Amino acid sequence: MNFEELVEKVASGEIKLHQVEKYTNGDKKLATEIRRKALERKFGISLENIGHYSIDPNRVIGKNIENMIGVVQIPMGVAGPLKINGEYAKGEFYIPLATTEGALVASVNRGCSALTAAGGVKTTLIDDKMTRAPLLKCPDARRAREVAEWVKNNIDYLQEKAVSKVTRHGKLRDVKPYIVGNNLYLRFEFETGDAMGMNMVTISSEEIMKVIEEEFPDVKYLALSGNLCVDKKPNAVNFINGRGKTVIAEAVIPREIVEKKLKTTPELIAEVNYRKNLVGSAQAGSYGFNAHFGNIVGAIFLATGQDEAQITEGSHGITLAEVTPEGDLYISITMPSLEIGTVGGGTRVPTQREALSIMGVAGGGDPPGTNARKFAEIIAGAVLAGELSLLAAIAAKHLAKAHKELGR
Ligand SMILES: CC(C)(COP(=O)([O-])OP(=O)([O-])OC[C@H]1O[C@@H](n2cnc3c(N)ncnc32)[C@H](O)[C@@H]1OP(=O)([O-])[O-])[C@@H](O)C(=O)NCCC(=O)NCCSC(=O)C[C@@](C)(O)CC(=O)[O-]
Ligand SMILES: NC(=O)C1=CN([C@@H]2O[C@H](COP(=O)(O)OP(=O)(O)OC[C@H]3O[C@@H](n4cnc5c(N)ncnc54)[C@H](OP(=O)(O)O)[C@@H]3O)[C@@H](O)[C@H]2O)C=CC1
Repeated sequence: MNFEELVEKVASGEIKLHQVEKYTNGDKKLATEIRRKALERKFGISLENIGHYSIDPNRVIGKNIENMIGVVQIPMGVAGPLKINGEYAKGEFYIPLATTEGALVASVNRGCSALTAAGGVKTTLIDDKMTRAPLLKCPDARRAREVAEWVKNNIDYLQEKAVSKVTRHGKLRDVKPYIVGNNLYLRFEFETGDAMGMNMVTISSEEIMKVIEEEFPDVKYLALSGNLCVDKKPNAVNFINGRGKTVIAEAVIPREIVEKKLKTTPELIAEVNYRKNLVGSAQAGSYGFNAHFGNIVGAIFLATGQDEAQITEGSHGITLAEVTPEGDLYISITMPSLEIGTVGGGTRVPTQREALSIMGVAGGGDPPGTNARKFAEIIAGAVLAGELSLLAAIAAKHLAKAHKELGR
């Protein structure tokens, strides 16, 4: 069948979208073009821009995307330099941000400028794990408790019998069981090196379930995710116990810098933070006791090939601001669940990998895990910059003006 005939058959539905590769001898680039042309024909539209790209469909179809028709282009800016005095990230960094919200990059840039002038951001990694919580149906709660006890006492055995079959980098380190009636949720915690880890821990958890089913024939493994993991949904468990990287960024900004670069005072920033981010968020029942973590996390996730649905948990966290006895501004952000990686998933797409390379974090670290931790510290620093600048703009009543000038 020639190109035109294939386009016609896909447009009419005679050939399904996901079957096109069968007719192109596995040529995924050609299949991508046929699907796009078929949509153009069916709807009488032009998809010219979706069809402009440099990444090779043969490298991403089957690993990152199905039914590919092209790409979406999001403008990417860069903020920095930002000086970070971290445990893994040390030095000055430029942060790639993919967004269509005017004023966002300018704002993060201003935060970077103020923080760097103040001597930089101190970042601290509190925890690092990926979780998966399969669900087991037990005869009753007492049996559920027995199974949970057995699992807690057999972590090393499960690592050897199940996890080591799946991955070299994944390591089962603990389990937190939750029992509701006769349901047992085993929230497994894994180390995942530089990978965000969801494939790794999901495939490992299935292997663990096989071992448990063998050990406890009266217990029924019902769901690989019992929703206590928690993946891609707002929730309290990640906020309290952490998931991915739990990281804190903090800085002290001298009063002159607050006044000159941010056009306000430490007192006003602290007051706005208290009344807006803490009291306002409490009244709203929000998990985001912050101004806009989601803006910075979202823009970095899109630029660097992170799983965009995990922006949900990445937007959780707390911003604190107070005036020091010297009259300067102390500001911090605490991010309980930043689920990120520098290998695997979307990080291997060439544009996203280039964005990671701007920060020196593309690929695996030496030793494994150090690159992802460095990346987490850089994200935390950028989030602090964004919080600082937006709080200052709101305190100075510059928010509307900024978005009038840069956002429309
Ligand atoms: C727009 C600014 C930065 C102006 O701020 P400014 O202080 O008037 O700007 P400036 O010209 O005096 O320059 C100060 C610094 O800002 C940066 N800067 C300044 N302009 C640019 C530019 N064009 N491109 C890049 N960087 C820029 C730059 O770093 C510069 O310092 P330097 O490096 O020169 O020493 C400020 O008003 C601001 O940050 N406003 C806040 C905007 C913002 O944060 N928007 C985020 C989105 S709001 C939202 O989505 C969430 C929300 C609000 O709904 C959440 C909630 O409910 O709170
Ligand atoms: N399956 C699911 O339920 C879900 C999947 N996802 C998706 O999962 C993907 C991410 O899964 P993830 O497990 O992170 O990625 P991958 O499935 O790509 O696993 C990472 C791979 O990188 C290898 N690797 C090489 N160097 C390193 C290193 N330094 N550190 C860690 N691993 C290394 C690992 O080897 P080795 O195996 O030998 O350790 C492994 O093969 C994303 O596409 C995401 O969207 C998201 C949510 C849920």
